[in-house]
Amino acid sequence: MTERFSFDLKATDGKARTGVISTPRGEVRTPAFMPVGTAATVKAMMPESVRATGADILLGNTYHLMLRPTAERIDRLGGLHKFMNWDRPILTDSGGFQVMSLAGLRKLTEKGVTFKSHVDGSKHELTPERSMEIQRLLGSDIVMCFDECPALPADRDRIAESMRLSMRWAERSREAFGDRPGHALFGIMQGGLEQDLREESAEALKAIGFEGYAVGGLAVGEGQEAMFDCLDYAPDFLPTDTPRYLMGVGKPDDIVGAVARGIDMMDCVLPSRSGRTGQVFTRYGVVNIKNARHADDPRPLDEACSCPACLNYSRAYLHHVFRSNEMISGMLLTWHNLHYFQEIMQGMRDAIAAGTFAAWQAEFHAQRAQGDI
Ligand SMILES: CNc1nc2cc3c(=O)[nH]c(N)nc3c(CCO)c2[nH]1
Ligand SMILES: [Zn+2]
Repeated sequence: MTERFSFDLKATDGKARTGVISTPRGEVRTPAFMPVGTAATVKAMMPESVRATGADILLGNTYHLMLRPTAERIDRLGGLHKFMNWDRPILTDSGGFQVMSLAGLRKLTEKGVTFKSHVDGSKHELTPERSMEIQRLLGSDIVMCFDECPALPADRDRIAESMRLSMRWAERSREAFGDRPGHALFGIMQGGLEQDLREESAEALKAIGFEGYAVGGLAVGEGQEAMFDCLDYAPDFLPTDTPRYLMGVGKPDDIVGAVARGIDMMDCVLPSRSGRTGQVFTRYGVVNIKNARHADDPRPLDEACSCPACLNYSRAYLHHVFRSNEMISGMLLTWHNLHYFQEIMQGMRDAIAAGTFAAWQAEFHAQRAQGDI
C-alpha cells in the first residue's frame, strides 16, 4: 500500500490510454467509471454491491453533504469513508456545478457563490477556500478545484469571463488545499466549445500544477457531436503523465468515444438514475423494462451478463416489480447497469493493453441496435 498519490500509464492504443492510479486507499484502474454517491450513498446499492460491480472509486458531492448532514458532522463521525462504509478511494466534486444546477437565489461574485439550500432554504456560501475545507473534512482522496461551469449555449465573452474566473479560483483552491501527502487536487479545464479558450485554460492550470486534470464544462446540453469535437483537441492540451477526468459523462457510447479521445476517468448518474426509472443498458441496446412486451418474457435482460439480476430473474419478473414500484426493482436494475458500465471499462482496459481497441470499438458498435430492444 502506498502513502503517495501516483499515476502509472501502462499502455496506449491510438489516443486511448490504460493505467493505474495508486492512492493510500487503493488502486484505480483506468479508464475508470465512477458511480455517483451524491448523499453518501450510491442510491439503491450497498457499498459491497458497488464494489462487486467492479468499481474502484466513487464520487461524493460537496454541495449535498455540506447541506445535510454537514461536513463537520461527517468529520466528527470519522470522515466520509467510515460514514458510508466505503474504504476505497472517493473523489468529491467541489460544489460549484451543483449550486448552479440545484440551489436557489444564487449570487456569484469574485469571492465565490452565496445561495439558498434546496433542502431547507437556509443561506450558504461556497468559495474556493470553503470548498477545500469541506472536502478535507470529508476526507476525500481526490479533491476537485472550486469552479464555475457555465450553462451552454453561452456567448464567447461569457465563456471567456467564466473560464478566467475559474482559473483564478483554481489558484486559490491550490493555495487553500495545502500540503496533503496521499491526497490529490485536480484542476478543471473550462472554455466551452472554444478551442483557444480551452487551450488558455489548460495552460493556466498547468502553470499552477495539479495531480490530475478534468475536462469540465461539457455534458451540459451541447450534444454528443459537439462534445466529441471538443474532445478531439482538449485532452491533448493536458499533460500525458497525469489522469484526465471528463466530468458528468455519460451514455455507453459517450464513454467509449471519450476513452478513444484520451480520457482516463468519468462519472455519471445515468446508470443509477436510469436503473430507478426502468431504463436498462445492455450490450445490444436499451431495454425499457416497463414496456408491456416484457410481461411474459422468461429470458434475462442479457443472456451474456453475470450480474445478479441477469443470473436470477426474468424480464417478466423485473417488469412486474417495476410496475408494482417494489424497491427490489431499483436495486436489481441499478446493479445491472453499474455492472454493465464496469464491464465496458474492463473491456476497454483489456483491449487497449492488447492493442486491439479499434476492433473492440467496432464490435461494441456492431452489437448495439439503435433504439429499444
Ligand atoms: C452531467 N454533466 C455534467 N457536466 C459537468 C461539468 C462539471 C464542471 O465543469 N465542473 C464541476 N465541478 N462538475 C461538473 C459536473 C458534475 C460532475 O459529476 C458535470 N456534470
Ligand atoms: Zn445483468
